[in-house]
Amino acid sequence: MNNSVTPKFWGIVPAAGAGKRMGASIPKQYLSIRGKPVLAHTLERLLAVIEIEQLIVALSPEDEYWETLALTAHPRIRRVNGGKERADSVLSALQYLSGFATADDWVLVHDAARLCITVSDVRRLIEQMRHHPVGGILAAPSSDTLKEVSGSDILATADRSRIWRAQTPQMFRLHALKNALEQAACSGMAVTDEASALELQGLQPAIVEGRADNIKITRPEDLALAAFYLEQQCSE
Ligand SMILES: Nc1ccn([C@@H]2O[C@H](COP(=O)(O)OP(=O)(O)OP(=O)(O)O)[C@@H](O)[C@H]2O)c(=O)n1
Ligand SMILES: C[C@](O)(CO)[C@H](O)COP(=O)(O)O
Repeated sequence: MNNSVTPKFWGIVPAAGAGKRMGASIPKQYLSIRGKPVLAHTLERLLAVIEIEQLIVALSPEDEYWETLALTAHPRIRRVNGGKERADSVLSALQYLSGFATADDWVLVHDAARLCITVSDVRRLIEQMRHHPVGGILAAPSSDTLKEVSGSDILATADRSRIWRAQTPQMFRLHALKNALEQAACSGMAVTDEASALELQGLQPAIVEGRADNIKITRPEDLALAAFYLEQQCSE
């Protein structure tokens, strides 16, 4: 008898941030770009990845905008309360998933604020990582020369072939990721992405090159850039 179970793929979308750097009157994930809220763009793109069973969206307990989205009752979307930091929101979604998913299932964590993610990039990440012992992330190489500085003084020029910009999705096994984030929280280590938590365990996540247009909207100037990329992608 074969007892092995084929791992499933789940999505987690941290969307509980306040968007302080954006400085808008509403959280940035609800700002409208090309006639639709940022979060709606992101969820539609992830829903188009048929390998993903369900999307768990982590929202602020004070969220007043979620119910205005057209997708709230979608059968592949569930919501949970997020936490104070991004890592707390991801952990909350992982705790929910642990109630029914398998420890070895894969989880793809994707920022609500990265609305230009393409289905082909998510699929490539899945295909390249599904047999990897740790998992990995989409990342983009730097197109600039990178300086290490102290105040306004340049200390060194970094070897940019060794420095990549972390994107999302970040894809790891459910149990390993939950364990890594819980341990990072216990030891008071602030982690800004999932890979960092795995790295703290001495593990080596992989990178898969992602498209440069998978930007995270963070500051006001990113809104026009995201609108431009969405338009470009429509004509691809
Ligand atoms: N407590 C938090 C903080 C952030 N996020 C989510 O994590 C993603 C990436 O975070 P970031 O760009 O830093 O978003 P904000 O925290 O909203 O931005 P800021 O730091 O400017 O307030 C976003 O989709 C954001 O909604 C979250 O789910 N829970
Ligand atoms: C996960 C992430 O998007 C990778 O680039 C990022 O680290 C999240 O937020 P940040 O606080 O703006 O770094």
